[in-house]
Amino acid sequence: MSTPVSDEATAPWPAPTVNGPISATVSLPGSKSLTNRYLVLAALADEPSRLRAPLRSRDTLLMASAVRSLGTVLDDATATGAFGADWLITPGELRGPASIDVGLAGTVMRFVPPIAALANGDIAFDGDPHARVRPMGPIIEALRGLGITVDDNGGGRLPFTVRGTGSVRGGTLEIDASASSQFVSALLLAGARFEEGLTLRHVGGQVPSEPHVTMTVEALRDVGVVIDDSEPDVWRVEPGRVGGLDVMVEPDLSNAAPFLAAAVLAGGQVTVPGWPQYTTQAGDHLRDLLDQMGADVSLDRDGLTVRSTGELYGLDADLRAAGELTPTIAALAALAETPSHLRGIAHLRGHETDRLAALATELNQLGGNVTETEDGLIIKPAKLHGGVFHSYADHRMATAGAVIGLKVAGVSVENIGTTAKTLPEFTQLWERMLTASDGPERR
Ligand SMILES: O=C(O)C1=C[C@@H](OP(=O)(O)O)[C@@H](O)[C@H](O)C1
Ligand SMILES: C=C(OP(=O)(O)O)C(=O)O
Repeated sequence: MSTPVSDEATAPWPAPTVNGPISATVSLPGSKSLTNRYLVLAALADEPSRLRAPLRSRDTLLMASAVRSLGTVLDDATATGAFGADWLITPGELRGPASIDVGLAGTVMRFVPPIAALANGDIAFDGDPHARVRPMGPIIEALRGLGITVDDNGGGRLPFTVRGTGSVRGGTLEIDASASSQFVSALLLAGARFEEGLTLRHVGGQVPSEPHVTMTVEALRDVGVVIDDSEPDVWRVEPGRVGGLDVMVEPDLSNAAPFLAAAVLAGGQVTVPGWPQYTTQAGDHLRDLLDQMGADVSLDRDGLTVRSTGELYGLDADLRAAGELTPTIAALAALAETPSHLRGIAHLRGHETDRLAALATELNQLGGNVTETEDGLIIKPAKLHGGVFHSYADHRMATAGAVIGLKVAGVSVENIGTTAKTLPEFTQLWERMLTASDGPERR
């Protein structure tokens, strides 16, 4: 695999180890996936929206900039709440020309081009070096199928320019979304604004991250869009108005993964308040996964609490639906007493980095016994030692390194700052969780 992307300006972050049980409550900021869907819908709406407790991180600030450059007004300085100011969003006529920096955000690079097709003018897209290798072809081809010109120099990837004409006819499209659920979400989010709406049919291997598609469908229904998802792999979006939103963003449950893993490794317990009783977030799969690995998991009015039972088992799990949890689960599996097989996650090769290769490389460099398969990882128990854990500019690789560092002395994480993609406060929350451990165990 390619050389890790390193942040030479910053020394690797010495990951703190933990020697005794912890007992902490960790309040997490809003969900990236929900914040960015709400921003897109607010830009497509015909009335203002209010987002309460939105996530402010690199991915969501890039989305905010993207919709602003297409004509949306976003006021960041109104009414304060527990997680800072609300976002008041007033949609405007979608317009170009504009240049959009997608960073390394899958949601920005996939969700914004269909909106750009509705704008009048040329909209140029580019992003981080690694963004240029993430799969984009199905979105570019879908826009062409809708009659929109996209200049990509034949590459099927970033950078490219969408030549918006101010309207999209819509109709029926077939796409292969086996590499990312975001291709489906992207087209559905804009579909009601197409003159004929959109009938989207997926053809190809299974669509990954199914909860994220459900999240898109439910968010669309929340703003009054009529969408039929009754037939597997087919979605029909009726043309029509997109209403405004006034919504509290749920905490980011995928970002809870390393903190809950810390409870399992350290002994003791971690509570994440505000964990919804019902959610479309893939992070909710943590409840089942951590239970399978031997933790005691309970959801009540205080939130989700994960308690260590002193055992940590490996697991055989299909993670296709919740692939973004893989780095944390793999880190736990590398420290478990029995082997693990993580399956159904070939699409992780198109994430922030090739996560299967990156996890195998980094865990093995610390003495692990990890083998890549075509669609996953086999992780066998091994005694790990210290060293530098490279992040490959991937926020979830960085937090996986922090998880390993809890139990393995001498681990440092290269480019911990990359956690800013979805959780700029990661190191502060992590250190606070570990110092809270001195207190008495909460019952
Ligand atoms: O729509 C979304 O918000 C997301 C969908 C998933 O993408 P893939 O289907 O590409 O895995 C997920 O992994 C990503 O973190 C967020
Ligand atoms: C895959 C992820 O992000 P993105 O939205 O950039 O695809 C992720 O956050 O794990």
